[in-house]
Amino acid sequence: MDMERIFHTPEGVRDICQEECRQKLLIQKKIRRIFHLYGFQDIETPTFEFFEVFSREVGTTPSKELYKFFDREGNTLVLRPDFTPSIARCAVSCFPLNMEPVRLCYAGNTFVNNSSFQGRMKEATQMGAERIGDSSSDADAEMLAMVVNCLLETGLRDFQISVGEVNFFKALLEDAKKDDEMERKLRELISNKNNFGVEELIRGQNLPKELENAFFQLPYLFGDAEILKKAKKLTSNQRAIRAIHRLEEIYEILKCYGYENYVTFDLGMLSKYRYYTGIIFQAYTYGTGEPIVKGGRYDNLLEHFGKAAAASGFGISIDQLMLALSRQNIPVTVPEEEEIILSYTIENRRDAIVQAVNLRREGKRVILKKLGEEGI
Ligand SMILES: N[C@@H](Cc1c[nH]c[nH+]1)C(=O)O
Repeated sequence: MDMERIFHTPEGVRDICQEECRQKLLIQKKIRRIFHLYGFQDIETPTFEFFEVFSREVGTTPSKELYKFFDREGNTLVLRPDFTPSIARCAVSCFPLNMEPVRLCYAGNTFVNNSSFQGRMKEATQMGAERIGDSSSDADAEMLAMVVNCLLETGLRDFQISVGEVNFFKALLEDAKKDDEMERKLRELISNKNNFGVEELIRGQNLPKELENAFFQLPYLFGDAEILKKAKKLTSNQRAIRAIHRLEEIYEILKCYGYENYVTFDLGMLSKYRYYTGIIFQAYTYGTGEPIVKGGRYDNLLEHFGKAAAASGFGISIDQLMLALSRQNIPVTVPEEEEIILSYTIENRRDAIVQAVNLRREGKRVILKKLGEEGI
């Protein structure tokens, strides 16, 4: 046995204690309150599920990054890498989904077996909200407004949500009539912001001039709302234009919330999750290179679990958010709770315990201390 191991946690997981733990819980409490203010109800799903819930067709984390294990019956189980498929599965089995939209929110940990050299944690805390049965742009806009509201509530001020629409890229691809391999390559190049690579790949494809140019421009199509006008001029593809209109509409609705300045657009934004079918977004701030929020619309995912329903949602990475707050010196002030220390000896033990019981009943925090036994 390697005794050294008893003192450590494995790579990619860690302890959270003392002030950090109190602050983390306070942040979660604030966010949960905002979720509730928008009418979302809490839901809990299991930490592990059948492998099928996260299989390739679902379009979530790749299989090699899943923590897999077996139960006694020989089923393959997986520690959830992503809440969204679990919530989709649960929504289908627990809610009627044919009436009013269902608004669900959750908090918990996700587990991704990524390679450790990236320095990323393998266990991460997420709080998220999923809105099921609503395909409107009003729903998209309200989800974005909620993100802004949640982040402001934690004390963060300097952040941006970058919003894309997967149909823009998909429409161009459709026009190009290229195979999955080309899509895979392009996605990789665009995600890595390898603009020369994109140009090189596209040049070899003999595409019509308009389409070729649209692909060339794709990695540069990010910025404020002006970028949408520019994007619209690049293509005559109706699906691509509808995607832009959708973003314009969302932007108009966000103005009603007064939150439009927190939003920018990025039509080259792609996600490694393939379940997205409409807007996708990521929120960024100083102090962490990773997004603090990720989300989007996934109208085909629920069908995979047995009932078709439109849906959109997001997850806030609590760990990244905490890191950003701390690096930006934004105080997370946990209210001090008064603590009453009651010392006793064998002689007055009964009185002390009765007093502690009564004080706790009144909601006071009491530390009982037997004198002469402080040390271990
Ligand atoms: N589950 C996604 C975020 C999301 C929630 N709903 C839709 N998207 C993620 O972890 O990136």
